[in-house]
Amino acid sequence: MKKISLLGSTGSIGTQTLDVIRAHQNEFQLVSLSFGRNMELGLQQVHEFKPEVVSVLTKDMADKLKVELPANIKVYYGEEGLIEAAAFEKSDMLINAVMGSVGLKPTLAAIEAGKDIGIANKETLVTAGHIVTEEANKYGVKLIPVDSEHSAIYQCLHGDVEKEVRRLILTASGGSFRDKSLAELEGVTVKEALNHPNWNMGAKITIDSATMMNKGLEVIEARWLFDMDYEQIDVILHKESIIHSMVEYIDGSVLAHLGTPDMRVPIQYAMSYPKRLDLHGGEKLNLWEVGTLHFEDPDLERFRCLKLAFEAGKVGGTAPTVLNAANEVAVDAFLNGKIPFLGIDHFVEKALSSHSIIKAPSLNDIVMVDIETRRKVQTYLN
Ligand SMILES: NC(=O)C1=CN([C@@H]2O[C@H](COP(=O)(O)OP(=O)(O)OC[C@H]3O[C@@H](n4cnc5c(N)ncnc54)[C@H](OP(=O)(O)O)[C@@H]3O)[C@@H](O)[C@H]2O)C=CC1
Ligand SMILES: CC(=O)[C@@H](O)[C@H](O)COP(=O)(O)O
Ligand SMILES: [Mn+2]
Repeated sequence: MKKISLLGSTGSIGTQTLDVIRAHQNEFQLVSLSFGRNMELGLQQVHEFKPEVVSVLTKDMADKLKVELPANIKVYYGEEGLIEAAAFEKSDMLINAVMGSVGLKPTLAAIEAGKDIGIANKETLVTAGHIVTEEANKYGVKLIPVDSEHSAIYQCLHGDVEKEVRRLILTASGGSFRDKSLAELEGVTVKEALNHPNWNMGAKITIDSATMMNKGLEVIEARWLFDMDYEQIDVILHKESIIHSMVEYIDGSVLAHLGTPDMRVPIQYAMSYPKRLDLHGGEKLNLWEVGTLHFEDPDLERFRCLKLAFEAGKVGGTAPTVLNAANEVAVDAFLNGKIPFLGIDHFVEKALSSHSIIKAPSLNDIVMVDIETRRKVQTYLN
């Protein structure tokens, strides 16, 4: 029985992780969880799964929970709470499904406590990929991707990766505005942006998908997860989201992972690895019905966030930290009606161009740059 800690239990990945645990009660047991503000759902989850540790966003929420829950359930809050839930001594594996770079310190705490990590929280790898991967190597823990593209690559990689892999090809749906020109993006609404054609996901990643910053973050995520140079990572538009990504080998062979768009597949695989389990209620891929798959080169002037992410990744140091923090603030501002859709890449670019790069940043440098960037973008917004 694998004991699981889960950060972000009330979110899109979090709830699907619980679906997997519910469907495989002989394989997995939830021992700790954290959520943010969604008390109603969070409390329901605690009653159903009976974890020993629970963490919430604020002290007020924690105080309320302590009254409601039996005394044997430990309740924490804030960043310390995330760390307690992530590194809980009884767990074997952390599924990090929290949104944003707030996931960094809990991930490091779990690694130091010897837990394998199923990582959905890509912002952590973008902001501090060199530190997370170095720590995972040092403590001998597995960093298993949950992001669908990276799970696909993980499943297609074998042999002598350093010598035999030519490149990774990440597929991108193009998001909710994939068929619109740059000019047509003027005045698009939040509701339109949240209407992803293939995936039902949390709000932030759905907007990232529409700007294609999501693919940019995924390029940086792939660089760290698979230790590849940026020259070895390509992005291809594939509007059906049936091929989840590909690996090209030096003999020209291309291995791809295909399936219907269902995040329970990569979540479950990260948890059961190296075994595969039945996916209860999973839809079978019927290529005869799909008929045709489409592929296209992304236009980097149209998808400016993807270009900014490639550039920040190649510059390295604290550039990806700035890219990520500025994007988190700008997306939140768009979601709250404070800036237009096209303001997102504008503010990210502005933050990047005014930043003095720190070349090999420590954890402390990253935390400081993350805070400074958020503050700076807030002042632009004001
Ligand atoms: N959704 C998807 O299909 C995919 C998601 N990912 C990645 O997985 C991560 C999660 O995405 P998704 O599930 O869509 O996001 P959601 O917004 O649906 O869920 C986020 C979760 O994190 C919690 N949370 C948010 N902020 C904080 C905070 N400051 N402290 C503690 N908890 C917090 C939320 O709590 P609450 O709601 O209670 O406030 C919620 O449980 C992201 O990094 C995303 O990029 C990657 C691939 C696919
Ligand atoms: C499901 C998943 O992994 C998302 O990151 C998804 O890839 C978003 O789709 P696009 O970014 O390709 O639109
Ligand atoms: Mn993805």
